[in-house]
Amino acid sequence: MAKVRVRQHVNPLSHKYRHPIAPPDWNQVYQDMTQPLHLDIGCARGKFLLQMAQVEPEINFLGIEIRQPLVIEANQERERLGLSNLAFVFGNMNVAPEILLQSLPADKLFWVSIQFPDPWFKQRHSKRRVVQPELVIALAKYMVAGGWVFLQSDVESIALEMTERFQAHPHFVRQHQTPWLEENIFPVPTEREKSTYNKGQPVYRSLFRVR
Ligand SMILES: C[S@@+](CC[C@H](N)C(=O)[O-])C[C@H]1O[C@@H](n2cnc3c(N)ncnc32)[C@H](O)[C@@H]1O
Repeated sequence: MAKVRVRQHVNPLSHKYRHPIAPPDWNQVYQDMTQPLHLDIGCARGKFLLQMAQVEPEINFLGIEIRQPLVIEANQERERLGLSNLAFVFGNMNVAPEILLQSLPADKLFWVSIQFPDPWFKQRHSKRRVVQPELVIALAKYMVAGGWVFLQSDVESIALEMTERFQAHPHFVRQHQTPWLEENIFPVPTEREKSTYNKGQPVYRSLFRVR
């Protein structure tokens, strides 16, 4: 399939993206709504989830991505592969995330991954970063006790900020004493993770359990 050319970044604070995510009818999306759910925030072309959905067919997967052409492409690939445990939805996870989260099959949200989010290095752009305190609060409300949050980045300051924001919430318990988790907990690396390793650069990871 021809690769869609898209902008590398979009500004999540721009007017165009200031709408809550429109949840689809989940009954039309997932074949088995009773399966536990893994939400991947900022899934880009969805390569990670397209593989995970095949490796773990007893889990439902949901990718959220703000760049719409990538979502269209990922959903075409999902259809081509006939995966009924996977969905990609366009939208900005920082606008009223509870609208999407409360629409999900109840008590099923076991995993949330946020992997290599856009760093938006400048301090004046820090509000564009995806892990905002409001998102952490919304996830705490809708995630299942015993669930997992997995974070990774190639930028240590961003990994630290994400980690501190989850750690500040009493629902999330960090699972390691070392500053960073050595290994990815999932059997599939993301595109960004692979390119970071190929460049010989470190990856900073954190893992939280939901209380
Ligand atoms: C650097 S890419 C990493 C993609 C993938 N997770 C990986 O590890 O290869 C970060 C992705 O997050 C998306 N993103 C950034 N802010 C977002 C937001 N507020 N809501 C949804 N997606 C967002 C970007 O468009 C981009 O595709």
